[in-house]
Amino acid sequence: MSKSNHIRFIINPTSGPKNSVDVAARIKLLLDKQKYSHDIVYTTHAGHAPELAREAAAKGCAVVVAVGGDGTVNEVARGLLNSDTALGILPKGSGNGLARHLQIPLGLDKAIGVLNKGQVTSIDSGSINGHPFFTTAGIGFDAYISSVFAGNKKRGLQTYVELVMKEVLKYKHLPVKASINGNVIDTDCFVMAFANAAQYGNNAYIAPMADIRDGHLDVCLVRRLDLIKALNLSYCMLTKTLAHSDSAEYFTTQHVEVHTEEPMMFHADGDYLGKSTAFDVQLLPLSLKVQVPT
Ligand SMILES: Nc1ncnc2c1ncn2[C@@H]1O[C@H](COP(=O)(O)OP(=O)(O)OP(=O)(O)O)[C@@H](O)[C@H]1O
Repeated sequence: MSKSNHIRFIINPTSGPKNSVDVAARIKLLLDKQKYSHDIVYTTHAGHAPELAREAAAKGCAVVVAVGGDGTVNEVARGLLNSDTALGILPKGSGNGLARHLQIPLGLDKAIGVLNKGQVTSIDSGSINGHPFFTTAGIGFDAYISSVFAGNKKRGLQTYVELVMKEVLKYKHLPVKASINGNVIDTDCFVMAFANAAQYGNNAYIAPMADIRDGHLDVCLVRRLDLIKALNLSYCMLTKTLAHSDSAEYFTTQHVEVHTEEPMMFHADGDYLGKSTAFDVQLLPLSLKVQVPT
């Protein structure tokens, strides 16, 4: 079979809940062998997947499938940026933001069915200080939560929600200077989220209007938070509605620069990346091919 019909599956053995499903066996059983040849490789460490994805793209693989959560999807997608090889997703994480945004089924067998249909589209990606992201990046509270969550042994939605509720009213806003579309905004910042996809994952919508193919980032700025605003924002995120302008402001743009006095935390696709006082956030239009449902 020619390379252009080849799929590489990259499995992160550490991602998602431990259950008894043998992913490799389901792939071997359900993947359309008339259409595709395939190989299955496993990551051995964090940062391994981009290497495995790049290697497959260089060999002319048609599709490289990330089997894992948004962290694994980010790593595989990074390795495929601006190549002819499409990303596929078999979601196995707790949030699955990109899979949900693209309406890829969360069930393994159905998601393999999407690969068998083979519909490919192109999506935008973003970068924050040179780190690619595909769903969201952010500075402030969401990055702080990513940093605490990363060190937490317990995973999953319940742990995440408990953490947000425990920390949300304790976290302090910081002053920032942001340049968006030629306007300089000097403001307090509780969180500034840069959304390529509409949601963080788990159907928590930070930017309900975000379209992943429109050549724009949706920026959501929360200047300060109190209990009432926190409740309003949570309600809006869970019901996929825009928050009142007292709670959050939204902008669309291709480029944002942010400068801060104190170092602020930042994340890309939920992975905590550290602290900085300067942020350069860019949108790269239609830079990634992805397999999606028909
Ligand atoms: N073999 C490995 N051993 C340890 N870490 C790995 C390995 N392979 C990948 N990783 C790292 O695991 C991180 C988390 O993976 P991923 O997000 O897919 O799973 P998850 O944390 O269970 O899902 P979610 O983020 O949805 O809760 C990735 O960012 C990646 O860097």
